[in-house]
Amino acid sequence: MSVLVTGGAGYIGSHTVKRMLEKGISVVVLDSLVTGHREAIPKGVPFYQGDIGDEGMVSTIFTEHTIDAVIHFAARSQVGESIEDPSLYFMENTAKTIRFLSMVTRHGVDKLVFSSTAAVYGMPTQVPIPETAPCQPINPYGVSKRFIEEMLPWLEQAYGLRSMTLRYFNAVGASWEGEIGEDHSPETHLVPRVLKSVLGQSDPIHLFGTDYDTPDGTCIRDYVHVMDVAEAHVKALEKLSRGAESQVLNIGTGKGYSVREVITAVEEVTNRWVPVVNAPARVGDPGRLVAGIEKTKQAIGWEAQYRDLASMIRTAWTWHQKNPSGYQSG
Ligand SMILES: NC(=O)c1ccc[n+]([C@@H]2O[C@H](COP(=O)([O-])OP(=O)(O)OC[C@H]3O[C@@H](n4cnc5c(N)ncnc54)[C@H](O)[C@@H]3O)[C@@H](O)[C@H]2O)c1
Ligand SMILES: O=c1ccn([C@@H]2O[C@H](COP(=O)(O)OP(=O)(O)O[C@H]3O[C@H](CO)[C@H](O)[C@H](O)[C@H]3O)[C@@H](O)[C@H]2O)c(=O)[nH]1
Repeated sequence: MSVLVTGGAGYIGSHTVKRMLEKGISVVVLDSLVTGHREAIPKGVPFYQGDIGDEGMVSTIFTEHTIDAVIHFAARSQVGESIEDPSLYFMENTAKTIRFLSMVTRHGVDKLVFSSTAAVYGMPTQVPIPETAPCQPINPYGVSKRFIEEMLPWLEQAYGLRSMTLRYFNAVGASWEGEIGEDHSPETHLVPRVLKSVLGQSDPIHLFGTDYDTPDGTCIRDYVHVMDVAEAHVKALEKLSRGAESQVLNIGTGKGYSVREVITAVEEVTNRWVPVVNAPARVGDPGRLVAGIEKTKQAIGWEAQYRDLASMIRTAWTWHQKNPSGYQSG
């Protein structure tokens, strides 16, 4: 099987490429490198630096390779940025994906794994959140992904494109060997930010919100290891290849940790103190996001192997220590 991976040079994409190569799956990567890194993809993997909206580039790929399936990671994914510049998100995540998927179906591909997000749920009324929960995104990023989710059943009906939509919760960690990891600039995600502050590379951590209705007053999230997220893609692809029907699935551990618990876990793992400043809650940050995971287990036989927060953080710590300036370190 040969799979076109868009956004394969990004954080989750590169870990998924690694896992696919380990499983003997052929991969072709398309990435503009707007937030990704060429170094995250092993030499020898066909790599096209270009935009998912570039019809010429996509046609070239389909001419030069036989593509059986597509995994579509390429997107912008910062909630705050999406509020400041919604047009960027509707263009990059929605408009370009519409154009890209029209090329995919034109070339006869019938299997897609699509990167969605827990942000499609908005403020959940039920936690853990089942996939059947109402989708009422509260930021343009969530809306930009939800639109594609709603489009996919129509593409299946008209063009036979079966899909697995994976709604990831909070991906964390790095590959066990520490050769690839998370490197965003600016970094907005909690775990890498805390690790960077431990390394003295950033200011004290701002703890966004301390009076949520949670046991310690800080937000609870479902942190899932990036290699587990990668494995979910392999399992989803295998199911589609065996003729499985389309699904929308949560990708999380089913267990939540608060921001304070994350900070304590980082202190344990690094054996260093984390400087913290209490700050107002971020606009539109839900108090609790934890995945309901039963459907995913049944549909693709996946559940997270990493369940303990400190073990997940340890892998990220290995990466950050080896690569204090990210991919530029090497
Ligand atoms: N990181 C998380 O916790 C998380 C949670 C939920 C959903 N997601 C989704 O998972 C996917 C991957 O996220 P990530 O954290 O790896 O982000 P990332 O920014 O590290 O990776 C995105 C990749 O897509 C590429 N890209 C962006 N726009 C492109 C375009 N128009 N054409 C070609 N390439 C383009 C970037 O260069 C980058 O390599 C995204 O779709 C994101 O919305 C991530
Ligand atoms: O410096 C920081 C950074 C984050 N946080 C808190 O830490 C938690 C996690 O924040 P992240 O920014 O790491 O992640 P989010 O939960 O905001 O966002 C993630 O989950 C979303 C789904 O809800 C989207 O999919 C998004 O792409 C993905 O990064 C939140 O409670 C946030 O308020 C802080 O207190 N200080």
